[in-house]
Parts: sequence; structure tokens; C-alpha cells
Amino acid sequence: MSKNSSPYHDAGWLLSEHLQSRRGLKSIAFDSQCKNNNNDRKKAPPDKATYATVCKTMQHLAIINKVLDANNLRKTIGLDSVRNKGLLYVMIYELLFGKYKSIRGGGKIKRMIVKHEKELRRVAEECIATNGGEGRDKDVNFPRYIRVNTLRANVSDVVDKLRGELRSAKDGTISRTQRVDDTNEETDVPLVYVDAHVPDLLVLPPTASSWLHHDCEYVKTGSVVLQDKSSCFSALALARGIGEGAKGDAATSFDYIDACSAPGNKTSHLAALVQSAIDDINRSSKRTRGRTRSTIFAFERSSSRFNILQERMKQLIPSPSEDCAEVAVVPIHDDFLKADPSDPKFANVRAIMLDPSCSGSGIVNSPDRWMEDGYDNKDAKRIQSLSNFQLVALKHAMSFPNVDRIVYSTCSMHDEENEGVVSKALSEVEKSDNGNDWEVMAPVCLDHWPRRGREGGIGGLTKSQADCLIRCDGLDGDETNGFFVSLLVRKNTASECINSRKTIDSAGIPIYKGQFSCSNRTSFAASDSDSKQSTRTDSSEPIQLKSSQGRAQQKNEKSSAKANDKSTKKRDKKLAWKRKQALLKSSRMKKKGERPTAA
Ligand SMILES: C[S@@+](CC[C@H](N)C(=O)[O-])C[C@H]1O[C@@H](n2cnc3c(N)ncnc32)[C@H](O)[C@@H]1O
Repeated sequence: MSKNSSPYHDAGWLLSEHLQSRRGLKSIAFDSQCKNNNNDRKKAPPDKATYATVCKTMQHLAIINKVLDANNLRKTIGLDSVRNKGLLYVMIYELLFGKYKSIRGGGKIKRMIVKHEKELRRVAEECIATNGGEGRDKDVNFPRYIRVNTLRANVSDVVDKLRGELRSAKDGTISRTQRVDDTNEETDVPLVYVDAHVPDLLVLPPTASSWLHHDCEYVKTGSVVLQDKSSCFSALALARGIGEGAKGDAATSFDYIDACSAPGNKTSHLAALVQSAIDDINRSSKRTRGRTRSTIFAFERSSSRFNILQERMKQLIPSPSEDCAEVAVVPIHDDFLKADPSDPKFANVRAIMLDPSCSGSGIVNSPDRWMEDGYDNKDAKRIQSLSNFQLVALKHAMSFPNVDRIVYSTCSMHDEENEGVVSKALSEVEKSDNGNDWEVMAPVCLDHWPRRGREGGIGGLTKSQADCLIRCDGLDGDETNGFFVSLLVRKNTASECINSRKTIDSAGIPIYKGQFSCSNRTSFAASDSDSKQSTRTDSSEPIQLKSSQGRAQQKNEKSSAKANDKSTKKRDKKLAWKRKQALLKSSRMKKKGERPTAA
């Protein structure tokens, strides 16, 4: 803890660092911790409360700036002279939007602010009112997703035990009943559901979060992984269907590369999916385990994160000698861009998962999510440099001669890091003369996911290309973090590339259909037939979206839910306002000759 008198000193420092460097808070905090371990850092790593305060302040930064700019308040209060902008913003957040609506401690900055407290509060109320409630409470409370690590446990066992433990959780934050609808009636509901889109993913109430983090044995032993739903889409889109068209050992003995792996959530998910595909084939051909072997080469450039990756893999993946495991993860501490595509080690690699560093602007309740509103030149530069790297990495993945399937994903909301990267990669490799011809394909396993990519935009993707891409938006009812997933396949092999949808085997556990949502506006809806049986529907037809009917039905269901839903209307109003602002901003930027940002 800092010796400085202000209780907000650390939060102010963290926010100032973030504002100056535009690096993510986690990476600033993480770096400072590493330096501390080497004894060459003067500051203790920020604690959770500090981190939370900074996140909250960042979420309110746009409205705080509006308040300060109204009536020239910034000048009247003399804020331009304050050098520690981070501390300043944190204090104003605490005063106007914090839990106690007051600033603790003392100091010159506090005195400057509270002298004009009345005026600040009045202007803040005005700004909130004219912004359709924007700024009042931006916290988004999702259900909690946990993925059963099927390499270590099975879903039914985990569900049985979880239900028991959740019910007896002592801290009172989880009760057998949950308030699950807008009328706030207590309704007796099971506390654990299976997800409608991702096999082996369980859905728990948001209140289970703290228990899962601190007390859940399954998390500690690696039987379950705390992983957001959207982040499960990458491995699912890559692995689902691979090898199903081939015969014999060739069907399951492909290798994979995870190009950017740490901390390893997606790597371990991919390993579990590959093992389950091998098990299916073993079962259907009545073979025993242990005959086939797939290797996942997991690259990680950062030393500190590589250590985490190694530890996680030990915890989550059984070693080859254990239980005749047929999937091995080989962590490689290196830059993926330096991996030689002609290295014989990678000759059997058929698929690459590329989930590179990104702005993280899709992570709801992370400050970066709110940066979309206040996107300035510094952000533009950072996003440009990230997207340059992402493009190079994607093209590098495309240059592996035997790879015919790549999933590129980010947790960013910016077109520059998503559709922009995909369209540039497609057109640049097409122009090259090395026969690398690729196209996007809609992952059939996600055909009942309604939100799709953005057409037009930077790379000018067509509607049918954009429809192949998956987007998630937690601020628009998806109950996940913002996420982007694309599946690219090599053209001449696209027809061989099986892309199947396996229905969710719910094993009698109810399917999640928005029961924990505070509004009815969720993207959970899968057709009822999805939940009834675990028959498999395979398809070798890429591109065409097959569920337009299902989606239309989903839309109808959503609109009828909307009609009864006050909070949805409020959110729609907010979103309409946001879109209008984005359009205005984009046209302003166009006039100035700058490149517009993601709308
Ligand atoms: C978004 S994170 C990956 C998260 C991971 N896929 C998961 O689900 O747990 C990106 C990771 O890629 C690593 N990275 C960035 N550039 C890299 C490169 N050129 N080669 C290998 N790893 C890289 C970063 O250090 C970071 O750990």
C-alpha cells in the first residue's frame, strides 16, 4: 500500500499509466508485479479494489469529460493545472458516481473538486438526463460460464456436485432460488444449466462468481475452466468436424498450432475437443484408445506468460502416459512469426488457431470496452499497430503449406482488428502467386448464433462473407464479452473440409435460455430440437448459412419479448443514441479526412 495520504493514490497511478500508454490495465498491473518480483520496482502491485475503482472510473470517463466540459467547469475549477489526471478522474468518479458519492481522504485535488461540488452534481444530472441515462450504471452482469474440462471430468458428475455445493454455499450470496425475471418474483430454478451453443459449457448465476474464484474445488483441480462463452467459440469453430470426412488413422492424427496461447484456455479447450473427436471415431470403429496421436504446438512469446501456460497445461492436460491420452500439448516459448512453415516438425499441422494480442475492447466491464466512445488519436495508433501485427500473423499462418483451416479471433470490437484483418489477408494472399487462395466459411457449429460480421467497412467484405463471421456483443444482449471469430479455409480443400454441427447433449440438464438474464434479450435461443437428443448433423457445404429460418424465428421471439420489456426499450434507446453519436463522429472524421473508427 502506498505511503501517500490519498486512499486513491494507487488507483490514480494505474489510471494515469493507462491514459498515457494506452496499455491495458491488466498488463500494466502484471508488468509491475513481475518487476516487483525482481526487486527493481518501487511500487506494490495494485490490489483488486484499486483495479475495480479504475475500471469503474474508466467506464464513466466519457460522461465525466462531458460534465467537465459543460459550462466550462474544467477551467472554473482549475483542473487543467492538475498533473495527476488519473487521480483527478478517480476522485470525480467517486464523488459523482461512486458507491458513497463522496471522496475519502484529503489533499489539494480533493479540495479543488469539492469547492464546486454542487455545480458538478447539477451538471452531472443534466448530462445523464440528456444522454438517455448513460452514465448511471454501466455494469453488465452476465451469467457465469464454466467449461467442463472433459480431459479430467465428465459433465454429469460436475453438474451433480456443483448443484450440491452451490446450494450449501455458506456465504449467502447464492441461494437455491434466484430472482430471474423482470417481475422479481422468486422462482425456483436449477442453478446449473448447459449452454445452448457450446458443448460442455455450464451456465451458473452471476452471483456464483466469487464462490467459483475462491472456493470451488473443481476450478482448483482443473476439472473446470472459468472461461467466457464467446472465448469457447474459437476452438469449437476450428476443431468441430475436422477429420470426420477422412478414413482410418488419417481421420484423427492431424496436428495443430495454437499461435498465441497463454494463459491456455483455448489451447486446453482445443485439446479436449480433439480428444473427444478421437473418442467418437474410436467408438464408431470399435477401437481402443491410444492408437492415434494429435499434437498441439502451443506458441507463446512472453516469458512470464509462457510460465503460466506451462503450469496451466500441466494442470489441465493429462500427460501422454496418463489414461492413454491421445492429444499432447507441446508448449513452445517462441515468437510464432519466427516459426518456419517448412520445418518437418509442422508437416502434419492441418489447422491453426490464431487468437493474437488485441485491444480487448470487447471485454465488458473492462475499461477498454468504454474506450470505443472516447476513441482518440493515441487509441487509433495503438489499434493500427495491433492490426498490423494481427495481419502479419494471419498471413504467416496461411503460409503453412499443409494447413487448410485457420480460426482467427479477437476480443476486440474494432473493425480494424476484425473484418479489416480478415479482408486484407484474403486479398493480399490472393494477389501473391504462391497458390495460397483462401475463403471464409461459416462455422456450422455456430449456425444458430445470430450476430454476424460487419459487411462493407475497411476491407469491403460482401454480405455473404460477413455472414460467415461471428460477432458477440455483451452490451447488446449476447451475455458474453464482445468477441470476433472467423474461420478461413483453403479454397482447393474447402470441399474436403468438414464443418459439422453437433447438437448439444444436455444429458437431462436443462438448457440455458436466458434464465439469469435481467432482460429477455439474449442470444441463447437454440432450436428446441438441439436440446432433445445428441444426434449428429454433418455438412460438407461451406459458406451457406443454414439456419436463416431459425434465426428469423429467433428474431420474432426476441421482438415479442422486447414488447414487454421496459429495460430493453431503455437499452435500445441508449444504443440508438450511441449509434447516432458514432455516425456523427464518423462523418465529422470523414470531413476532417481521418479514417472513421468502428461504428
Ligand atoms: C489474447 S492472448 C491469447 C489468449 C489465449 N488464446 C487463451 O485463450 O488463453 C494473446 C497471447 O499471445 C501472445 N503473443 C503475442 N504475440 C505473439 C507472437 N508473435 N508469438 C507468440 N505469442 C504471441 C501474448 O503474449 C499473449 O499471451
